[in-house]
Amino acid sequence: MAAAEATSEIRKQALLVFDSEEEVSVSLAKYTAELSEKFVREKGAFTAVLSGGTLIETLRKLTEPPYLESVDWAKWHIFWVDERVVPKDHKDSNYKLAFDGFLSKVAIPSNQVYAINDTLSAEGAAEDYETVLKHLVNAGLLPLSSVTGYPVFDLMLLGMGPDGHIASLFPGHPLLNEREKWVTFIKDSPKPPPERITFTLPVIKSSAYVAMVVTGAGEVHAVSKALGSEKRSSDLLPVEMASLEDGEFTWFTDKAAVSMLKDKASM
Ligand SMILES: O=C(O)[C@H](O)[C@@H](O)[C@H](O)[C@H](O)COP(=O)(O)O
Repeated sequence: MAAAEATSEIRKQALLVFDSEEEVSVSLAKYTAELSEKFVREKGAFTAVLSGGTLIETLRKLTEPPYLESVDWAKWHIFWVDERVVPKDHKDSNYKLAFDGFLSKVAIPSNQVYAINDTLSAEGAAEDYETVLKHLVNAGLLPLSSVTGYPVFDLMLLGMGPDGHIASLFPGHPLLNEREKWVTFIKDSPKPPPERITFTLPVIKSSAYVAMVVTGAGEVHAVSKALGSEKRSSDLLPVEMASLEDGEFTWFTDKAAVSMLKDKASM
């Protein structure tokens, strides 16, 4: 992708900056609940994709009143943008993280929570997850994008690492070039544990909505590279490669996360 193209694509994104992580949590809950209401009204279901990391903690306001009662949890379908290849009760499992901090507190039917098959190898689990997605396309739950041909999820709730990685797509890694598969695997993740499965970039780019949730000072360099107005280098961070084909991408940040960003007005 040419640098100029990346600059114009990135400008389609919205940047929200809140005073604190607490305010991000409040706003993210409202945003997610409103999208749930919209999609349930329009098509009777809501497909939400989770990452691991601090995102789950920031989702906590969704599990409190008024959302605990007002959200139509029975219509939710939960997916993971990436998962570590470990048993579901392992401390490194993104499923366990989401279950303990979010899913155990809301009434989403368990057959609508699509965890990976933790009895399989990384290759097997990625293939199995893609097969599950294909069944859901055939069942009419997941539409295919008329623009890209990949499945369209209603909302991806994503975090970003200090190196600008999203999902398990790391800077400079060949997985960033995957165009055939919807779900793939990595066995040499620079962030432990090494074995993971992950949605591919084209699937992330086909989302209807992405909330990129970044709080605290840990990711300031990646935030300022992704959102700053300096001339973009050709080696884009994974987060910079994830601009949407036909959807709405919103950054939910706090002041600490954008503290190195000089001209926030350029967004
Ligand atoms: O499995 C994982 O490692 C996570 O899904 C990962 O992709 C996470 O979203 C980012 O690393 C951000 O993590 P933090 O929010 O903890 O910085």
